[in-house]
Amino acid sequence: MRIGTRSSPMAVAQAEKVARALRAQGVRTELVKISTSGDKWTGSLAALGGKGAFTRELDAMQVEGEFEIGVHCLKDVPGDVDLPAGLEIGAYCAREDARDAVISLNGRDLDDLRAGSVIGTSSVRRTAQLSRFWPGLKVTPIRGNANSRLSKLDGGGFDALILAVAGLERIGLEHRLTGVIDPGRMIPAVGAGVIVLTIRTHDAGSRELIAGLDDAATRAAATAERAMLRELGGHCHSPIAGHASMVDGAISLTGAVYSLDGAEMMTASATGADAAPVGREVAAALLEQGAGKVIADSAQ
Ligand SMILES: NCc1[nH]cc(CCC(=O)O)c1CC(=O)O
Repeated sequence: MRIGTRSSPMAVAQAEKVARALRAQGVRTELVKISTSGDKWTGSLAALGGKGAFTRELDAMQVEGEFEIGVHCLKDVPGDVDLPAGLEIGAYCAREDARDAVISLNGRDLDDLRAGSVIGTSSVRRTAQLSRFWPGLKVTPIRGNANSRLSKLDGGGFDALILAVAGLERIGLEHRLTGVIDPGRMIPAVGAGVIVLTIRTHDAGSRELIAGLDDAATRAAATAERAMLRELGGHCHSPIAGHASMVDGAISLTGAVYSLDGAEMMTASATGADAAPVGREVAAALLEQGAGKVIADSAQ
């Protein structure tokens, strides 16, 4: 089985984890590492064509038959662009920690950082949430993979970074974490902490081999979150958050939409037996509160 992955340390670490799980089932594996233009690009994501830039090239190579299994962070698989014809998500791996982490130089948590501290993040969601709930902090854009962002933090110019807890754990740098952010205030990104495996639609053999890596609760939560995102019509520059979990066998989702400066916020929650309808219900409630205009404004 050839496993296709981006070549950043985090991507390779998660692909190796998938490879180990498959080898434990007696499957022979080989990693195919690909540098996408998204990895090499140092400008803004929007200029590159949005989040899809990270996955599009990998997808094209998989369709061409360069590898059997693609490994992706679900968070980086855009909600507004479906997978290309011929590919599908064959497994949702059990969700890791979906929360955001703070990595500060002085060891403090977000609430304890002094006013004016410079926080590095380029995520529109994290920027809106920080501006709204920690207005004393100064948010500054930072690009590059997690390892290079940590080097930039150590090099000065920033007091702290916000990164995903799951991502830090994957690259073995969880000791850098100085706080885990309350997910009630910083609602995680849609798909956070979830790794998905893509397969070619007609590749029944691969589908069967990875079936054991699929986690039903994660699939349901991710389906609800992404149904919400799709219904909101969010683009890559909309500050949107969404997090679902299974509670007593039902799927429970909270979603939020923010203006870029965090001044406006809409939130809604729903619970139900079927994932996609729960996602659509939350989206409808957000749109009812005016989320459509806020999302459209954030595109400018
Ligand atoms: N945007 C990049 C990205 N995509 C997935 C993760 C982390 C792991 C995950 O949530 O699955 C990260 C890094 C980060 O946001 O800090």
